[in-house]
Formats: sequence, C-alpha cells, structure tokens
Amino acid sequence: MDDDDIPVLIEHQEPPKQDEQARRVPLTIICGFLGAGKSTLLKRILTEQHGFRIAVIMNEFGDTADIEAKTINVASEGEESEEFLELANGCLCCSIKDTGIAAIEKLMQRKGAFDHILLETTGLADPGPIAALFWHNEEFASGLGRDISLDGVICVVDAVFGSQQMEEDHASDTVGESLRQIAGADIVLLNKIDLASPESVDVTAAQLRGVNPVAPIFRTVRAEIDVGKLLGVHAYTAAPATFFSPPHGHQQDTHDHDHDHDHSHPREPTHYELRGITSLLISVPVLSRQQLDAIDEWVRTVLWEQRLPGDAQQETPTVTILRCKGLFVLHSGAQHVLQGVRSMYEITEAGDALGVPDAGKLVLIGTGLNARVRESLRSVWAG
Ligand SMILES: Nc1nc2c(ncn2[C@@H]2O[C@H](COP(=O)(O)OP(=O)(O)OP(=O)(O)O)[C@@H](O)[C@H]2O)c(=O)[nH]1
Repeated sequence: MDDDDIPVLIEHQEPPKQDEQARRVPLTIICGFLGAGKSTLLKRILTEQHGFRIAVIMNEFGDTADIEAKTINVASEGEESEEFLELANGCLCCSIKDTGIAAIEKLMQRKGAFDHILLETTGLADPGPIAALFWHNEEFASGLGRDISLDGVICVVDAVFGSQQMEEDHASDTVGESLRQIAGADIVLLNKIDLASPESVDVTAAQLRGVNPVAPIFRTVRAEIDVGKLLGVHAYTAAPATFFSPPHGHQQDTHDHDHDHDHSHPREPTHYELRGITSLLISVPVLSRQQLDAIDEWVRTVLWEQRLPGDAQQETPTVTILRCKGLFVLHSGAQHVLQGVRSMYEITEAGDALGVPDAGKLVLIGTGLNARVRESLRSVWAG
C-alpha cells in the first residue's frame, strides 16, 4: 500500500456485550419425598420430545440410568459415555457419582450442548443449602456462579403418602425434611393422584398450601406435565406469579393447574397454625423509599440474627426463616422484589413488571412465625 492510498477502515471488532445473567445456564433442583416420582419425572424429560435441551444430573445413574440407557437411543460413544449420555431428544444425562460440584463442573465443560440443568437430589435432601450454594454465593461468583443461575426448586410430593409424611413431620420436635422440602419449593408436583381419592388429594393440597402459600401446585399422574411449566420460572429473580392478578379474561389452565388456588381473589393474610414450619403472608401497602429501606433492615435482622428487632439476642433463635419472597411497590410506581434462602437475601428493582400487583406482599416460610412477627413487621411501615 502506498502512502497516498486511502487506508481502508476496518470495523473495530468488540466482543458482543452479553447480559451476564442471560449467559448463565439456568439450574433447577428437583427434590421430593421418597418414592414420590422424581425418577419418573426425569425419565419423562429424558425420553419425550419436548424441544428443550436439558442436562439432567441424576443420583442413581448406576442403578437406573444404565438400564434406561439400553432402552433410550444413546448417541454418544467413547470414554465420556460412562458419565454423560447424549439422548435422542437432545437431552444430556449425567451421573453424580462424584461430589455434586465436581459433576457440575465437568458438565459445564460441555456448555453449549444444553440450555438448562436439572439436578436431582436424594429423597431426603433438604434443598435449602443446595439452593443457597448456587444462589449468589460469593465463593462461586468467579466459578460455577459465573456459569450457572438458579432457576427454581421443584418438589415432587406423593399424593398417597404425602399427607401422612407431613403429619409425622409436624409432630416431630425438629422440623422434618418433608416440610423443609415443601418450604423450599418454588413449584410442587402433587404426583400419583390416580392412586388417591379426589378428596384426599384436596386435603394434601391444602396442607401443602398451608406450608407454602406461593408455590403453584400441579396435580400429576406419572409426572405428566408440560416441561415448559417447570423451567424458566426465574424463582430467584422475579416475584412469584401468584402475587399478581391475572389479566382480564385470563383463562385458567384446566388440565394440571391446582384449582384450589384462586388467582382472582387474593386471600387475606393468613397465618397457618401448624407445628413445625409455618408461613406468614402479609400485605404491604405502597411504600416510600425510606419505608423500603426500613423493611430491608427488618429482614436483615430477622434473617441474620434470628430474632425480631428490639428483642434481646436469645441462645435459641426465636424466628428461623427458610425461604422468603416479597414484592414491594413504591409511590414512584417502581416494584422491588425480595428473594431469600436461609440467611441470604436480596431486594432488587424488578426489571420487567409482570403485571399490576394489587399491593405489595411478603411471604415468610420458617419457624416461630407468630402474630408478634406480623405486628413487628407492620410497625415498620406504620412508623
Ligand atoms: N400409579 C402411579 N405410579 C407412579 C406414579 N408416579 C410414579 N409411579 C411409580 O412409583 C414408583 C416410584 O417412582 P419413582 O419415580 O422411582 O420415585 P422416586 O421419587 O424417584 O423414588 P426415590 O428415588 O426412591 O425417592 C415407580 O414404580 C413408579 O413407576 C403415578 O403417578 N401413579
């Protein structure tokens, strides 16, 4: 090129700016009562044509998936096929023989081959600590947390034995695992309804709602459900859909939606007097910025110090929060979402509002949630 030539301008190639959150692969945790139908749900996901590319991490790869792999068209070969099976419907199945984290790290090396991760926990696992691990954990911010975002927790409940199991847990001194699982769930599958009478299924659904008033309950036979209803719920970044009124003329799903959950008439705040885990649903008026900050401080004290503000520190905690969700509306119209698992929580401004909320709401799920807690919280905005 001679000096008089006009240099050709080369467009500066900047790497495309991607939204951090959007680049992460969403992860859904599946927990559930023993024998409730977790494997049935996973097998369905691994074999049906649903159009989602899901990586499924199973506990009992050796026991069940080997057998299933013979019946499923296994596309991959080579040494990795021991741990990863690529299935005919585009899903990926992987074992959790390693510690969970190692299996997930290996899985992430195949990033791009799938769009969503489902992680099965053992029947008796409490999903809370696992959820907390993936949700805003500073230690993972430069590791797995950079690649994975927690989408939600699904709990599979046995329609035949679920009620009995919850009763037994209520009666025990410590909070039983079945209640912890329901408390930590963002979606409940009430499965095996073909084996129980409609009346007893209603009773179990009411019990579930007593422990967790916000998670939608889907009644299923052999975990038959549209996979799209289980994925992409953004349970840790958005306010629960159950906080919003449906748009005018909205038709409720008539197939697998729990009909005793009425969207159009939000319930009055209710305190469920069950032993063990209870929940508290509180309506919150439209707030000033200062009032929202005061609520933030209240939540921090209750979650971190396990006591009500103003109460002296006790040796045994007076309030334990396992899960909390909230939606707060400011006078400016801005909506803020509270999400919390155990002692971790955040309050963030909602990006895309899901609809017009009736008012702000706060749901606390945990122990020690009596009338004093409600009064303490109300005094925050009452001044
Ligand atoms: N009748 C009926 N049987 C079901 C249904 N869902 C699952 N089953 C059967 O119940 C048994 C237990 O189901 P699984 O899917 O293995 O349950 P699981 O939760 O994975 O069990 P664990 O891993 O042992 O806790 C199996 O024999 C299933 O075929 C259902 O909706 N109706």
